[in-house]
Amino acid sequence: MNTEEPRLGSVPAAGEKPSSVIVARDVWKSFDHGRTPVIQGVNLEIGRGEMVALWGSSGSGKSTLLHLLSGLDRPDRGEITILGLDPSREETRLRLCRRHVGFVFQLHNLIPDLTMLENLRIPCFSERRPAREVDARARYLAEKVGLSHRLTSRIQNLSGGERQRTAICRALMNRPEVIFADEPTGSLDERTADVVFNLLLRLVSEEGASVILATHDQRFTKGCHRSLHIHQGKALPL
Ligand SMILES: Nc1ncnc2c1ncn2[C@@H]1O[C@H](COP(=O)(O)OP(=O)(O)OP(=O)(O)O)[C@@H](O)[C@H]1O
Repeated sequence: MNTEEPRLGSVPAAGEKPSSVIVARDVWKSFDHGRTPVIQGVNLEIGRGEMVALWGSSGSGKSTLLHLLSGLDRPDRGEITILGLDPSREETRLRLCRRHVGFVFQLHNLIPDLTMLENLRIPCFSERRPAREVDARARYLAEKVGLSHRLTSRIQNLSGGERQRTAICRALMNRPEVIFADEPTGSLDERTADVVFNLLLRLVSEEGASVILATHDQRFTKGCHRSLHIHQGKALPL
């Protein structure tokens, strides 16, 4: 049974949605007071519903760029907009993170002592959504990833692949427009990684969200609409 609720409010609050969900203009980032230049003049646009891989070797700056594009970190220079909004403003960033942006990390960042269902409820706390609606969404997503039977299991009792599938569900709980995934299958064996990766793409595509995926594994760039090679501080078409 489809227990889906209608999509949450759109961004910007008034007027049309921008056609690009992410825009980066001449973005620069270095660490150690400029001694470690990592991102050097990146320009890119990610369209609505587009799946884009950031591919590059270890240390090339994939995570750094992902953090900048998601508003988790700020560039030294340049402009980034998410859904037409400026994430450098704290209030905007929080609003984006709460409702419009979802994250899937390599180490899933779930709370091991809580059940799958309890973990899925967490992103919805600040939204004050009715508990029944939140649980319906959790059940819907759990079913989509084949984990309905695991909703009341503690995370610590789930396998690596089940945990990562739970992390995907959690990222989608608030029906975000954009998902940022940082090596989401990095901790899994090859076969499980394939299953989880395909599930991520299928589910996100069904939801109509965009995905920006950081990966060092070129196998996973093939499932995306487009790939950018992160190399020497630039993001160039692969
Ligand atoms: N907070 C930080 N302080 C100092 N240096 C950093 C910081 N974050 C990242 N770096 C450096 O920036 C470079 C890029 O790191 P980043 O994590 O973005 O690479 P990556 O492509 O995601 O690598 P991996 O595939 O190994 O995760 C590395 O040389 C890293 O050491």
